[in-house]
Amino acid sequence: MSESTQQSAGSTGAGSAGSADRSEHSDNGHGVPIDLRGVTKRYPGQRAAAVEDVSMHIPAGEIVVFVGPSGCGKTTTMKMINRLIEPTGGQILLGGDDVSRRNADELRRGIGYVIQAGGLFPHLTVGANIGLVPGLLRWKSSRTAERVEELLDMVGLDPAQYRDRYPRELSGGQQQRVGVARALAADPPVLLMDEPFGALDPITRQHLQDELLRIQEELGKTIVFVTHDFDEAVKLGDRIAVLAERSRIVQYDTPAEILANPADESVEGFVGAGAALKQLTLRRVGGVDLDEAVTATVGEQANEVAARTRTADREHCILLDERRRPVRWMSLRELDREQGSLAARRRDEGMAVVGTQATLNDALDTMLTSSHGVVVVTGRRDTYQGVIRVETVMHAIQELQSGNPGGNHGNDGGLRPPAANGEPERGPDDPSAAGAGTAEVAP
Ligand SMILES: Nc1ncnc2c1ncn2[C@@H]1O[C@H](COP(=O)(O)OP(=O)(O)OP(=O)(O)O)[C@@H](O)[C@H]1O
Repeated sequence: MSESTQQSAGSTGAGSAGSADRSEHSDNGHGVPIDLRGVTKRYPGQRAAAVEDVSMHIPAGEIVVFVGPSGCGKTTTMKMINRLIEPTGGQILLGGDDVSRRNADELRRGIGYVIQAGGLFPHLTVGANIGLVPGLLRWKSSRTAERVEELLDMVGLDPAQYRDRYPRELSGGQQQRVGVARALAADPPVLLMDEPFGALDPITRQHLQDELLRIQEELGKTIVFVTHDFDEAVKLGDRIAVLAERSRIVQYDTPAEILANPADESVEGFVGAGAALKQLTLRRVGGVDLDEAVTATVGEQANEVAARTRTADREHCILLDERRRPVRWMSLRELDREQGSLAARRRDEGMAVVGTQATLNDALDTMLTSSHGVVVVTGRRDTYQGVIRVETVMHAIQELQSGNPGGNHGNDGGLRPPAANGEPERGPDDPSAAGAGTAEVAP
């Protein structure tokens, strides 16, 4: 099989009916639309269909999340897209092409597939796992090696450190990152993700969700994502399909619309009692006005930084490394003790940090689990962007409760006047509020 064959997977351009948008972009790995037309699956020996007469358009470049009760047919519906399960009726088009007319192996090599726990081959190294599909596509080994590096970087794992490890030598979150890298290896236009983060702890899960959104911003794949977790659906989905028995579509809409106008009681059940609070999940950290904190860079004169911190009427500053990545909070007391220039220090692994893709809900969770009323916000390549204080989140909650969600604006009212409302770094939101000395304690 040639590389060009793979590149055309799911993409063969000019498709017929219903394939209008973006199918022509698939050569560069951008998403293609997926259309389900009256799709049915009846397992042998089962009286009821597992999936019955499902029709749905999944736009190119969007994340569509399937949620619904256990056994309703989410996985079956997803697996019919890459023909891991063959439909017994109906038609599935990928970029306008009927998948049933494609060679199934070739089709699957053009569709990234991520499952719970990564699904990595235990006897292959990380590099070999990621290079698997490029290998099958007969890429030159130098090109595959470059791609492995690039992808490890993209999912936040240092290639030199991780390439030659075996899956068992990785944490669950790292394995899942490798699973995502492997799915992206041949730059497929479509990714299918079946509860990929289901087995991870909440913090790791949040980080991987953020990574996925960041990667998606760059790559614009068409992603079908199955989850049991409605918050995850709201966070990740451009659209959510709420499914019932036999994959009947109860509602298929944007998260905001589903939260605001659930179609029926079953959707209300999914949305749950805290619908207003869940709207915090709709607001991204990158979409609110971040607060400022005093920052210092390794190598700066400690006394200058201390003076700057006092001028700003703060008690702490954030130490950044030479690439502007946050290292740790430093108190005035620590700054005063430091002689000369600020030395490089070990990163405080316990520091509360979220990415710009995180939601206000994530920021609140991070504050609650770290007991700090302020979280540091990082952007691309983990560089410092600003901070979010508990007041910002509280204000957003008040807005939601008063029925005025305010979108991505109006969230700084009463919060940002510099220190006018009482030195936000010294209150309960102080990162070292438990005692002035705690910032000095290694994690
Ligand atoms: N190989 C199979 N043979 C017979 N029935 C099956 C098979 N696989 C799934 N089913 C049935 O089809 C229905 C849909 O299963 P499916 O795994 O698609 O649901 P799901 O919504 O993904 O469930 P969950 O959320 O629990 O993973 C279920 O009733 C299941 O028991």
